[in-house]
Amino acid sequence: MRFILAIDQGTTSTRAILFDQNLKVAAVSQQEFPQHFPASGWVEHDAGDLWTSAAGTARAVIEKARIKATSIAAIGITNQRETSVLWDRATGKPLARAIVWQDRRTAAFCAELREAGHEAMITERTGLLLDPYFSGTKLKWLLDTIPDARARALRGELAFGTVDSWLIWNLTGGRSHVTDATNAARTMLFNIRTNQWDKDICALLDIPMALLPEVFDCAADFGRSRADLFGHEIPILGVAGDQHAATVGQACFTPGMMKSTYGTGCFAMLNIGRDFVTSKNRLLTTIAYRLNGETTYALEGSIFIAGAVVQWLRDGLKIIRDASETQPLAIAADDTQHLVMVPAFTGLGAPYWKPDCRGAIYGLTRSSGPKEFARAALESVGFQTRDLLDAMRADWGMAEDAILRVDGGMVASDWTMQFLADILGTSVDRPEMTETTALGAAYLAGLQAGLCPSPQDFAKNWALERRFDPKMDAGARADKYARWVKAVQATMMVT
Ligand SMILES: Nc1ncnc2c1ncn2[C@@H]1O[C@H](COP(=O)(O)OP(=O)(O)O)[C@@H](O)[C@H]1O
Ligand SMILES: O=P(O)(O)OC[C@H](O)CO
Repeated sequence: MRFILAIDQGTTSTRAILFDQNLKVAAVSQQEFPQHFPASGWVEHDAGDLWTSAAGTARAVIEKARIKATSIAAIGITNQRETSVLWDRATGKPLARAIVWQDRRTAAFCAELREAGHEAMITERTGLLLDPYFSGTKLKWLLDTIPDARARALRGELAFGTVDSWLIWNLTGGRSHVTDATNAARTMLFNIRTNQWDKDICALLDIPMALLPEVFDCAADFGRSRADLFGHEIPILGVAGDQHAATVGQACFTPGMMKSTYGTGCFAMLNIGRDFVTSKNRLLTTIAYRLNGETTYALEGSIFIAGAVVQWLRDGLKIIRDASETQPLAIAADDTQHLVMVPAFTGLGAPYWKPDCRGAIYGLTRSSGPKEFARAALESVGFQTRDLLDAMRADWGMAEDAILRVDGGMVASDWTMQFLADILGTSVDRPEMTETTALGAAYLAGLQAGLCPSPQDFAKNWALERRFDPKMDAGARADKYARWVKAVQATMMVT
C-alpha cells in the first residue's frame, strides 16, 4: 500500500492527514499554535510555529499509522491563504512575524490606492479588490517598516512567500522557493489572466520582484523533502490554497458547481470554467485550480466570521461551553423574537468590503437571552452566504436548481445547514468526507504521482451524507432576509 501525506496549515491549527492510495484516511494529527494580536485589527503568527507544527504533525501522523516514510509516494500541501512571510535566504530566518490574512493594518493604504484610482486596474488583472486581506500591501508594510529590508530585497537576499512557499522552503532545506497558481492568485501581485507576476502592480507597491517565488500548477514537482526530516526524501507534488483544495476535494470540476467551507470564516467558490469573468457585484475572481497549464477560474465570496461567531458565544459571552450546544439553544429560541446579529467583528468581507465596520445586534427585548443569541449567531452564517449566492447569481448565469456542497467544522450543525438551505432556497449537500481541504491536497499530489484517477473519475467517488432541501415558505424567507439586509445597512451606517 502506498500513502499520500497531506499537510493542512490552517489559521488556528495545523493538521497532517495520511491518506492511503485509495484516498481513505489512515491517520490524523493536529496541533494548535499561538495567535498574536499586537494591536487592534492586527493578527500575526510566528512563522517558526507554522513550520514546526507542520513538521511535528507530519512526523506524528507517520508514527501513528506505523508506516515507513518510504511508502509515502508524495506530499500535498494546503494552507491558510494570503498570510505573508518574509525571510532571509541565507539563514532561512523570518524577518518578522507572519502577517495573517485577517490583519487590517494596511486598510488606510488600501483606501489611498483606491482614491488614487488604482482599483479597476488591480481588479482587471488580479480579480481581487483593494482590501488589506490580500498579501501585496502586507508585504509592502514589511518592506517599509523593517530597517534595510527593501535594499536587501533588491540585492536578492530576501524571499517572500505565502505559507505554502514557506513550508516548502523549510521542507526542502531551502532548495525550492516556489508556490502554486492558486496561492499566487491571492497576493494581489499576480496577473491571473497571463499567469505571471505583474510588474506594474509590483512597481506601484514598490515590491522588488526578486522576492517572489516561481509559480507552478497545483499538481507539479515542487521539490523533495530533506532526507533527515522523515528518514527519506519525499517529493512534494501537490499544492493549493485551502479554499481551492476544498473545491478540488468537493470535486467541483464542472462550471456551475460550487462549494462553501464553514470554518473560522466562510469561503464560497463557484467554478466558472476557463474564462475570466470580472464580478460586478463585489465578489473576487480567482484561480480555482491550474492543471496541465490550464487555468480554471472561480468566483469567490469570502466572509471573515462564520464559526468564529460560535467561538465568541463560547469564549466571549460564555453562554455555551461547546460549539455543539448552539443547536439545542437555537431550536428552543422564542419564535416571536427577531434578533439579527451582524458579526462584523473584523469588518465585513464580500460583498461589502468594509474593513472598519464592526458588529451589531438588533431586535433585543427584555426576554432575549442565550437561546435567541445562539439562533441569531447561526442564522448570520446563512444570511451572509445568501449575500454571496445572490451576488454569484447576478454575476454568472447559475442554474436555478444549483446545489451548494458544504464542508468545514460548522457543517456538523444540522440546524445551521437546514437554515442555510431555507434562506438560500437552494439544496445543501453535506458529503460523507468533510476533510475536503486535505483530501483536495492529497488528490493533487496523488494525481501528479500517478496514483490517483482523472478528475472525472475522482468526482465519481464523491459521496453524499445528507441533503438539506429548503422547507421555509417563500414569504417567510423574503421577510427574514429583508430584515438582515436592513440590519447590515444600519451597521455600515453606524460603524
Ligand atoms: N456543532 C457545531 N455547531 C456550530 N459550530 C461549530 C460546530 N462544530 C464546530 N463549529 C465551529 O466550526 C469552527 C471549526 O471548524 P474548522 O473547519 O476546524 O475551522 P478552521 O479550519 O478555520 O480552524 C469553529 O469556529 C467552531 O466554532
Ligand atoms: O485557515 P482557514 O480555514 O480559516 O482559511 C483561511 C482562508 O484561506 C483565508 O483566505
